[in-house]
Amino acid sequence: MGIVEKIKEIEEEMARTQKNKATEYHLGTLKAKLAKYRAQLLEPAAKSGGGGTGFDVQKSGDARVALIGFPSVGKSTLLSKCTNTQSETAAYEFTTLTAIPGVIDYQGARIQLLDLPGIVEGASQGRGRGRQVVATAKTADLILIMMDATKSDEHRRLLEYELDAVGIRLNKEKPDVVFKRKTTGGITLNVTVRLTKTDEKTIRSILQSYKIHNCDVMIREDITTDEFIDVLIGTRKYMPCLYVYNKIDAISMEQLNKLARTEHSVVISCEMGLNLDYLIDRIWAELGLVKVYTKKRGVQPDLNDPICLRKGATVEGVCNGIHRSLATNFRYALVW
Ligand SMILES: Nc1nc2c(ncn2[C@@H]2O[C@H](COP(=O)(O)OP(=O)(O)OP(=O)(O)O)[C@@H](O)[C@H]2O)c(=O)[nH]1
Ligand SMILES: [K+]
Ligand SMILES: [Mg+2]
Repeated sequence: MGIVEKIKEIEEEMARTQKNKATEYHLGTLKAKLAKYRAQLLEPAAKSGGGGTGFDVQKSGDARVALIGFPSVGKSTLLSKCTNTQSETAAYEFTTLTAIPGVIDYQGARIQLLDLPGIVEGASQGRGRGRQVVATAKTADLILIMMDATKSDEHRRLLEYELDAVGIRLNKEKPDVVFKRKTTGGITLNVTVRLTKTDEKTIRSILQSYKIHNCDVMIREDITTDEFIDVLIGTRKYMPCLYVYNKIDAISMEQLNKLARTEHSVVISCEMGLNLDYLIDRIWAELGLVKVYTKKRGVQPDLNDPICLRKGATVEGVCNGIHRSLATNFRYALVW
């Protein structure tokens, strides 16, 4: 039996199993198994073929934003409208077959926008170019999940599932859990809060199924079993995401109102050029970049030429942004 079939079997068993106190332990073990198989599936050398590497596009600019969505939702139209790059657009599905980078110029900052092929259900298991698409998404600083506002919102759940399957956690913080492997001493489990969604027995059984017999675990948050497995696997990526609903020119005001009010969402029409500036403002805000200007003594700074850094950046980071030898010879900075 191949990995994909094994995964399917476990998922079916999980669906059959009622969720209650008595089955919590059993479900926990199934989840641990599932996570292991999924990890295998993503190994570049996985026998099922495909490989876990993304498209080979050079990162450039101050941040990378990836466009993920079903075919023909308007990803390429957005790229062509917001950047100087033209990506082929058409009414038929799978027009785009590779990654096409463009640059959004935002008040001197350069944001790389990546147009990607459309993905379909089963993408994470290698359908279409899905695996390559989601692997590329992992290299971004922000994900835009693009939706066709005229189509079912069910697509959103399917896309979330595909990203989740490759270890991308959207709009979530890393769980507050410290996990340290040791060579001896057994398992020390410290829980500083009351666990309502999992329990110590389940946690221990998961450690056992991963053959971890010596470690320190400190849990400081009311986590779920899944979140604990995420910590163990350690390769999870916690990424910000905006849900972009396109083609609002073709829906009613009532529908528009509803979509615009959902969390992390932006409504646009690429074709009519509606709300695109607002989308770029939101992208900027989600990326949490800060602009730093350098200035010579007695001269005004050049406000068209910022150095862009992540929020929380240090003076050392600024130095490294200018030249790699600057920090070593650095003496002091005046910061406004
Ligand atoms: N009504 C309407 N149609 C749009 C809008 N934006 C794009 N379209 C149309 O949607 C179709 C698909 O657009 P594309 O940009 O090729 O979509 P895509 O997501 O890149 O598609 P694939 O590359 O095939 O995955 C085209 O016929 C566009 O003209 C919009 O805002 N409103
Ligand atoms: K298309
Ligand atoms: Mg396209």
